[in-house]
Amino acid sequence: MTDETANKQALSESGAGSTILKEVPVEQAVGLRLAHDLTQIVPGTFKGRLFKKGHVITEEDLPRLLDIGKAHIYIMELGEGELHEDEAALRMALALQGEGTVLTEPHEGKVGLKSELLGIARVDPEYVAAVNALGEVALATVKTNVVVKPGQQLAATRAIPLVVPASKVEEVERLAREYRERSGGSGPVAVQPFSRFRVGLLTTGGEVYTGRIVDKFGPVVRAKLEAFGSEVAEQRYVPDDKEKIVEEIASMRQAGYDMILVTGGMSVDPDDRTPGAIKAAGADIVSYGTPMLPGSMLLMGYLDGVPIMGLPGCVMHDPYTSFDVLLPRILAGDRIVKEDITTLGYGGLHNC
Ligand SMILES: Nc1nc2c(c(=O)[nH]1)N[C@H]1C(S)=C(S)[C@@H](COP(=O)(O)OP(=O)(O)OC[C@H]3O[C@@H](n4cnc5c(N)ncnc54)[C@H](O)[C@@H]3O)O[C@H]1N2
Ligand code: MOO
Repeated sequence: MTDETANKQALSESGAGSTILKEVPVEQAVGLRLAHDLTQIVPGTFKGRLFKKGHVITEEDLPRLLDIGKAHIYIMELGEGELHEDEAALRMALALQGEGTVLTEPHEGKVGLKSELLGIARVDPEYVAAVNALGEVALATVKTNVVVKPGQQLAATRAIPLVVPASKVEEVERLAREYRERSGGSGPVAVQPFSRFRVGLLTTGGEVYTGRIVDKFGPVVRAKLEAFGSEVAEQRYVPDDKEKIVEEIASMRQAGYDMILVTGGMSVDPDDRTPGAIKAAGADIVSYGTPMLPGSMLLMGYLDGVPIMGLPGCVMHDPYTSFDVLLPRILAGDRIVKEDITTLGYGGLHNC
């Protein structure tokens, strides 16, 4: 066993790199500084950092190092134009960090971005792909437009080898600058808060109107809106009568609500009057029908710019439907267009 060897695998693939890693047997390492974090994994019990990069090894550390299989450790002399994994991960995270996020401490060559607030993740998929095409550096994110809570992780940067060329990190920074120029300043990974909407809820169905059955839509829609900080300002009930539904929609429009939701009567029965009534009320229909199950009978439209939706029966009982995809986007200020609907089909089958 050699005392001193440069381990090329641990170093950058692409750079001619002059970083030197000295491999030192642990028995001779007392008083030396670790070149990287050391991880311990005890399946089912613990995975985490046992020693931090820069830790000065003491006599007492030796049995613990041997316990995690470290007979040798690396001591590093960083070369020109090369970055240690932690610094690379931190610089990338700082470059791409957008509003509504906070960074975690560099840890084992990784930096996380967490949400500071309840909101919608805004991630540019093209930026993520461009970073990952560089090689040796990695960026993993949640999908754009998903709802994130305070403290929830939405992205992580990582250096793959222990040392990466500074030029790759500079490219990540350049791409982020370009993104910011295009998009008015915010970084490619951000969280946007929801606006507070006051919503008018119109519940159709003779069986509910006459009191034959108890309304189950109201509580569900109320809970979904309140989870995002919005509210049902008023709920009204109408029978399956197209003229009456049209009248109530017009009256709710007059009342100035930020959104109008009409429940029930969305499918193919003779008493299903809702889609026709929303159209007759003068709404521009973005789509009646979505390629997502459950939620395929949903209608999305705009009445004088105010979002109006027809909600099918499944919204009452299925926890995740096309309504749960579109609602957070609307509350974050997005105007839903046809393409937002047609792209729901891929990955859009959810236990229905
Ligand atoms: N032949 C077809 N049948 C159905 C289709 C289809 O494409 N072809 N689509 C199915 C899908 S998907 C759904 S979702 C439902 C859509 O239902 P609707 O929105 O038309 O709902 P209704 O017919 O008005 O009611 C269905 C069911 O739910 C009860 N309901 C309605 N509103 C309330 C309320 N506020 N509180 C409690 N219960 C309510 C209603 O009494 C019915 O029992 O259509 C499928 N069928
Ligand atoms: O609108 Mo229906 O979900 O597909 O149950």
